This record gives sequence, C-alpha cells and structure tokens, in this order.
Amino acid sequence: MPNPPAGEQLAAGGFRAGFSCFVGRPNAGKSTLANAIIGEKVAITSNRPQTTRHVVRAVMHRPGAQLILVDTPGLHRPRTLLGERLNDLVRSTWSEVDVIGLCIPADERIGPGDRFITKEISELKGTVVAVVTKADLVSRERLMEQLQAVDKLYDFADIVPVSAKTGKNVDTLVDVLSSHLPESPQLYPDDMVREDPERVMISELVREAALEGVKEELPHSIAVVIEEMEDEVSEGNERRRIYAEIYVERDSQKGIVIGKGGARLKRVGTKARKEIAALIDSRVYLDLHVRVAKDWQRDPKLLSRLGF
Ligand SMILES: Nc1nc2c(ncn2[C@@H]2O[C@H](COP(=O)(O)OP(=O)(O)OP(=O)(O)O)[C@@H](O)[C@H]2O)c(=O)[nH]1
Repeated sequence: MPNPPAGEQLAAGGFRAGFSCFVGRPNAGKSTLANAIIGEKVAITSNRPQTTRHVVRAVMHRPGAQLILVDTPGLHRPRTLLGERLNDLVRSTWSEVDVIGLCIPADERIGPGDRFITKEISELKGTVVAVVTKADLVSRERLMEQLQAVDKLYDFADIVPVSAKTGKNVDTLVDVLSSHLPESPQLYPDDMVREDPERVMISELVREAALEGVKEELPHSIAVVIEEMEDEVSEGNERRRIYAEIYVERDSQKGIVIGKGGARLKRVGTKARKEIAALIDSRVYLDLHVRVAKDWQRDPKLLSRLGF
C-alpha cells in the first residue's frame, strides 16, 4: 500500500484546526520565530494590546490541518493596575489557545523567568510544546544539554529545537504544533493567510463600546463582525462607511445592548465611531445591527465567521 500523504499521517483521525501562540521571557526569540514561520515581516499596527483579545498573525494551511497563529502581549511583573489588567488578558488569551509554544533560548541557562512562565502555562488546558530557539548559536553538545535541561523543567508534549535565523526545523515545528491541535473542521477559508489588523481593531472598538457598563451581564457572549467597509466621498469629504453586526447569544442580551428605544445602541455607536475615527484618522459613518446567534461560542463554523 502506498504511503498516505503527509497531511493524512499528521491527522490520522481527521482534520485538525486550532489556535497557537508563542510565549516566553523577553528576548527568547518569539517574534523572530513567528516572522520566520509567516515568511515575511508583518507590521503589527495594534497599539492597544489591553483591548485586543487576540490578533490573528497568520493562518498556516497544511494538508489535514490548519494552524492559526495568534499574537499575545508578554506576561510581566505588574507594576500598575493596567499591568495587572494586561496580565489578566494575557492569561485569558493563553487559556483560549489549543497549543502553546514555550520559547527557551538555546544559548542561555534556564532561569527564574522560564520557571515562572512554565508554571503559569502548566495550569492551562492547552498542550505545551517547548521550543528551544536560537539553536544556531550553540554547539551540538550544548544544544543536547539544553534539550535535556528543558526536558526536566516540565512534562512537555514535545521539545523542538529551531533556528529562526537559518530556518532550520521551522517547518517541522509547524507540523509538530499542528499535530497537537484538536480535531476540528477548518476554521478559516483556504485562501486566508492573515486577518487585516485594522479590521480586527475596528471590531474590537465596537465590541468594547458595546460592553461598556454591562460586562457583568454579557461577559463573553458578544462578538462583532465588520460586514462591509468602504471609503467614499460624501459632500466633498472622504469618509469610511462601516457596517458592523454585534452578535449576542440570547434575545435578552439583545435587549441589553440595544437599550430602551434604542438609546443605548445609539450611545455605543457614537462612542465607537469617535474612537474608530481617531484610529484611522478619517470621518466615519458607522451602521450597527444587533443579531442573536444562539450558542455561537460552541459552534466552530459560526465562530470563524465571527472572526474567532
Ligand atoms: N542567532 C539567532 N538570533 C536570534 C534567533 N531568533 C531570535 N534571535 C535574536 O534574539 C533577539 C530577541 O529576539 P525577539 O524575536 O525579538 O525576541 P522576543 O521573544 O520576541 O522578545 P520580546 O519582544 O522582548 O518578548 C533578537 O536580537 C533576535 O535577532 C535565532 O534563531 N538565531
């Protein structure tokens, strides 16, 4: 019998898809590795990490699997309330991904920073793969020693040495991460490589405005999809025309978002419009609709439509 194609070996039980991110202490080589995987530098325009749940950096298509690489701000020792909020957000993003790549540089001893992060991620549901980065900087012997030291640190699902600089093992790493994804239908269309960061941020601004003051009542039951966006000239001025849909899970939540006589939705629109205008430096026409999508959090097809 001929060997099955690589993709079928990878996902013997069926198609796999899910989210992955790289974590690790500062300077561990996370961004360089993400760039090496994506194959080109992608400027991250997000300067609002505290509001962004996760920004999709890239969708990697493999036969039998789809790996979605998301960005997360790094965990750090909080000095301010904002720092704490940021850390909470990092943890919640980490807890949403399926596979975490913990980056540990080959050329530095394992230190307290690595142990701290390992402990944090060991408490999450996601599978943890150790990535020994910057392998090109050390000898074979030193690399072997580091792999053994990493092996003692935690019961990782896999340990993969890579060099983002030479490209060595970068493809293998994507295959290894993909092999730990849950079985799932494809989450993004075939031709999708990355999400437009501006679109993601605009939807986040609408989501934030819609949640303001009602977070207790609607913690995670809300998602925003930008249906249409175009630049137009109106009365001699350029403006961006945006149609967005706010999805909630239940009729009662729809009522909360809209408010009495639509008053609250109007305020949401005004606030989001001002912030979007500031973000894109243009006048904005914003059209908001609220829809009920029952159980969207559990429906993969709907989830991907909603940009998750
Ligand atoms: N030789 C070599 N250098 C690397 C490699 N990967 C990253 N570096 C270097 O290591 C340094 C840190 O890399 P980054 O990718 O910025 O690390 P990071 O983990 O994203 O850092 P923070 O943003 O501080 O969290 C940079 O100077 C990179 O050029 C590698 O595979 N080989």
